[in-house]
Amino acid sequence: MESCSGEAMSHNGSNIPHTPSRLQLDLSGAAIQGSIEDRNPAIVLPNQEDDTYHLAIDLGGSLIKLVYFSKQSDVSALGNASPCSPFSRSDSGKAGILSRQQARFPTQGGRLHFVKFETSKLSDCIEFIKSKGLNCYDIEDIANGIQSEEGSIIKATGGGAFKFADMFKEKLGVTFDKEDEMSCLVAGANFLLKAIRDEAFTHLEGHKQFVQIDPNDLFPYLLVNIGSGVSMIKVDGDGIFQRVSGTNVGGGTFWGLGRLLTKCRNFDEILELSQRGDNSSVDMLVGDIYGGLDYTKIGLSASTIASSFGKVISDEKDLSGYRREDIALSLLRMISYNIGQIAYLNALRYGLKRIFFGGFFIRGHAYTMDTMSFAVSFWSKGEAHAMFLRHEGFLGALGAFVSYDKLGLTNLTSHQFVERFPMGAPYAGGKIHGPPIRDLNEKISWMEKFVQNGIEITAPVPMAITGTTGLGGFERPLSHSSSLRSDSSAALNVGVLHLVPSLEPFPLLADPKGYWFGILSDQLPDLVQKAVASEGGTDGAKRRGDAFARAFRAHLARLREEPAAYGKLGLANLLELREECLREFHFKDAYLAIKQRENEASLAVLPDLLLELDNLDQDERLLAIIEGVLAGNIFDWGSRACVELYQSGTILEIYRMSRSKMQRPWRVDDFDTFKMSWDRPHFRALLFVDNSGADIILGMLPLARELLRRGTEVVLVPNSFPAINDVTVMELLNLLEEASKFCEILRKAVKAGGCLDDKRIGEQDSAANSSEASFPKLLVVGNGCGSPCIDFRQVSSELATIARDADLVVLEGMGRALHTNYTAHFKCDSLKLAMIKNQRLAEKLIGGSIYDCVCRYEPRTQL
Ligand SMILES: Nc1ncnc2c1ncn2[C@@H]1O[C@H](COP(=O)(O)OP(=O)(O)OP(=O)(O)O)[C@@H](O)[C@H]1O
Ligand SMILES: CC(C)(CO)[C@@H](O)C(=O)NCCC(=O)O
Ligand SMILES: [Mn+2]
Repeated sequence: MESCSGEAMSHNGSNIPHTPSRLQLDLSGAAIQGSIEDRNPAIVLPNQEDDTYHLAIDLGGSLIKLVYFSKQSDVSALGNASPCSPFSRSDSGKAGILSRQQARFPTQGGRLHFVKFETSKLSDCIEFIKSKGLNCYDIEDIANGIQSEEGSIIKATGGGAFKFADMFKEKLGVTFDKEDEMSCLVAGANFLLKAIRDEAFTHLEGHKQFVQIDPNDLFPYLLVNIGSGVSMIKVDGDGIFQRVSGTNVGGGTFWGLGRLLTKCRNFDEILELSQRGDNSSVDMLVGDIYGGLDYTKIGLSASTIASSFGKVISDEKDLSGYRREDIALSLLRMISYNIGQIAYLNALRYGLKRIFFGGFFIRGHAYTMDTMSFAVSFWSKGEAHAMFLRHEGFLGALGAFVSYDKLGLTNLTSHQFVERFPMGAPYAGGKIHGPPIRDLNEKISWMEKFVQNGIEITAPVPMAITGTTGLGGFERPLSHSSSLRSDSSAALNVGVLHLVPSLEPFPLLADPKGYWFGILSDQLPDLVQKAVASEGGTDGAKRRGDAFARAFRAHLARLREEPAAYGKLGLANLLELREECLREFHFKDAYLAIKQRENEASLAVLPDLLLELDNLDQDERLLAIIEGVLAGNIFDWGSRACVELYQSGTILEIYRMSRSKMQRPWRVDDFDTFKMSWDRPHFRALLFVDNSGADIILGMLPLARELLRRGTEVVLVPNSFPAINDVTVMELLNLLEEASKFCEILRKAVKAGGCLDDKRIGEQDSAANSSEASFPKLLVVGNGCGSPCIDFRQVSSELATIARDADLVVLEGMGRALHTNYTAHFKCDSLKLAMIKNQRLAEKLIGGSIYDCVCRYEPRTQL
């Protein structure tokens, strides 16, 4: 096999031991399937064992919940738009067949999907499982191209694991491996609270706030699962719990009684109805009993509900005499308040301060959560806290899922999960599947339909009511607000969890907080145009471009309405969301052509630039190099002003103009301090590079070369995946190959680093030249991201490993050094270099103006 990725190669080149992981792939006996000439031939891993943990199911009294795992990235990214059978080579996730791209990562990653069905529509659920092939996974058979006749063994919990066992055996050939419902609820909650960022939140008076849970300080807590019925579980640790109470007045009661009384046909309809309700026409208030007065002696105001539905007894009316809206609201309040109160009593009974509410009764509904929070807070006098979970209804299914022993999921931590919100999420992310239109599989190919028919996505309305829902549910919610989210957007609240075991926190980050949140600039039309062109401008590409634009706009609209809809989203995540969205619509690299053009132009002048630099004395040279980095950083397709500038001249003209304006002092200018530190050469420098073209070639490569010349080992850290015009690992390796042809320092260093085949870097110098053995290495290590910013909470494990011995970090460019990380401190020396190409940011961050430069040096933070 030809040498593979930059990551893998640099990793070998520097002999870094690989971070141990429980999710190792067995690569022995790996073989390419199909033609070796294929661009991405599939690789069969015959010795990869136990791929059997991909589906777990919770069959409740009202709803069936599925959690399933897929390993193949582009298939699930499409929400399985691929019409082919799950066993074809292109959908290799379940077969242990990996594309070369994936085989690079020595650990297994994949995605967790969440889907639910009404238990009364069991047949839809069965069809779904069948259509995805989730019932057949026998590894041997699949490797041999046979779909297993014998079904698999699937983890199942909930009452239906007993009730429907025979039916699943008969219809799908699967056998249930039953897991206890309560222990699954607990395992699911513990998993979410430990591994998923921004999972838990409080909801008081319409205000949602995420709660940072310290995984080491999680227990004890009370888990209240509100399904059809309600279970209350005291949780003291992993697997240590006791069901201390329960109530049969639960979600089933609300929905059952609600249906009878309001004639609503689906659950969300009754929630929506309640938004317009006024409970005082149904409920008997203290004021009704006390002639409009408060009962102050026991602390009850006249508007407090004395008796739910109590007013009905004194009216002569029958059901038709009441507004359905009022009944819906009164009922919702009655059930929610009651559960909140019982939960509080049990928390009190065991001295528990934290109560987590789960189960699909909650449905992320603001009024429900406010009412329960109020009950807890009112009765405990603020001592106990009600918290809710984003994956509310999936606790049991997740618990069953993590109970697959081989999975080792329980040991994962939050930085190993990246939550994405693909546009397929409305189908994959928790939406109820109604009766199939024609066949269910077609319905699930949501993406295809979306692309072909251009189905409109309406911007969803937020569910959280801004302001207040009144005294914790004693009063009616603001009636003017039609603020129940549409089902599809509610589903967007639960994304697809990408499991990336190879992600770790960047070890040099001294303060992991302090992230700067920003708004995505609207460059959509231009981006779409480029993306379409990058795919040949065909009709298909145009349709996809259109669909992408609509999809991304829907995401933005959702976030504008409720910035915390997807958990706390930093700018890095937001920009990555855009790139992910592009990839989801199969735009591999929208800026490829632009990047290639700029690379060629810049490579052509690199020899002259290096000569010019070499003729300067050492002091002048360092300044010229830093100037070059700042000047090169003007090439940024993420900046509107720069894109306009590009219309006015060639790349080199702009670069020269930019250089000539490099008047010191720069707006932030620590150059002199940096220069002083230059006396003592660093051992290893990490250079987080930004854009392709002049930026990397005329800016960062000369800096790398200067460091190498002084004996410093240099690790160039580009993106692992494309983002705007940022340079990627593969591109950078190609650039180094070219640059090595005329620069001896780079060639020797590249050779010492072993990132490129010797053949690729020319053989003017024979390998016998022994001085190269001790030459400082130049390595390329992907950062694990595909965003123009960098979120140091999650970088590739290769980077994390190599970073441990680094003593200099250089962050280059607006995204990495300013938008994110401007205030981040490091355990080693750090240099942040950027040209500001945005007036607003310039004013806000450094009190300057557009095209100002930042050279911020900070010696290591002493901890
Ligand atoms: N689309 C829906 N259809 C039916 N019920 C819904 C829907 N959305 C939310 N619910 C509410 O969620 C409840 C079911 O929640 P959940 O799925 O957590 O429980 P379950 O597992 O089915 O029940 P149990 O655990 O008691 O067996 C319903 O009783 C209803 O109140
Ligand atoms: C029976 C279960 C556990 C099924 O999920 C649930 O519906 C429940 O907890 N019901 C409440 C039963 C009670 O404790 O009164
Ligand atoms: Mn349940």
